[in-house]
Amino acid sequence: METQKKRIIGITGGVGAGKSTVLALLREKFGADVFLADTCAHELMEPGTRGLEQVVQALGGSFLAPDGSVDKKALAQRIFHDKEALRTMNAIIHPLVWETLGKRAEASGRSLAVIEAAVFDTAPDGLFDEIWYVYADPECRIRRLMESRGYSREKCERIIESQSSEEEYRARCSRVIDNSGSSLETEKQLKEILCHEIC
Ligand SMILES: CC(C)(COP(=O)(O)OP(=O)(O)OC[C@H]1O[C@@H](n2cnc3c(N)ncnc32)[C@H](O)[C@@H]1O)[C@@H](O)C(=O)NCCC(=O)NCCS
Ligand SMILES: Nc1ncnc2c1ncn2[C@@H]1O[C@H](COP(=O)(O)OP(=O)(O)OP(=O)(O)O)[C@@H](O)[C@H]1O
Repeated sequence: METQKKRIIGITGGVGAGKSTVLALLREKFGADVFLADTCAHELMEPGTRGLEQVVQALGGSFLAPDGSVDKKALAQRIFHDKEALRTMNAIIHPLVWETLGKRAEASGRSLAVIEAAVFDTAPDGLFDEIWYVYADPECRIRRLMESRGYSREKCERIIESQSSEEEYRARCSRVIDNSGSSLETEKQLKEILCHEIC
């Protein structure tokens, strides 16, 4: 029996665009093995790691909790208000994230491995077969985030402002998944791609 070629797909998009929703569909309906860059970045910034030591050397320790772990709220406050700090942290942590997740995806026993990340600028060429951009129009994202996570409009706008622009995402990605409609409509797009376009 012919074994299916392994595909590694990157998934990205702005805050609240629906990346987690798309990942859940890929896992549940299409059998994908899913890896999260943010979770991996947290592992690489646990107390005592070289990653955290380097980030603290570069940015200071204002976002550390008394026990030495990262206080996520304080880190978000820092990096989403200061683009230079965000770039510095990304430049330290992201290469380690790609190395770690690249190995995990290659080792996956599934034919479809999906890596979700906020940014792919630092990703090495050749790691991904394709990178997909999950899109939903900004007002739809803000409404969903306010309703589901209790974010304020100001918080949504500040995070959106700190992230890549629509044009940058589209330029980096080979496909767009439009998640402005129902999740069923999103699932249909995934099915079309996975069952008819790149099978
Ligand atoms: C900043 C943190 C504490 C915010 O956590 P919080 O739970 O409040 O929000 P959440 O994780 O949902 O992030 C909000 C939005 O910001 C995006 N985001 C997170 N980190 C980054 C980053 N380094 N660069 C750009 N966007 C980012 C997320 O994708 C999401 O769209 C957390 O995201 C974090 O620890 N980020 C640093 C690690 C990292 O680089 N992760 C992304 C790997 S690609
Ligand atoms: N097609 C959809 N229809 C209705 N609600 C949706 C749809 N897609 C996502 N949502 C809701 O919008 C919110 C944001 O979606 P989701 O968490 O998937 O975004 P995300 O891109 O993963 O966010 P983040 O960037 O913060 O990680 C969630 O509450 C989710 O349930």
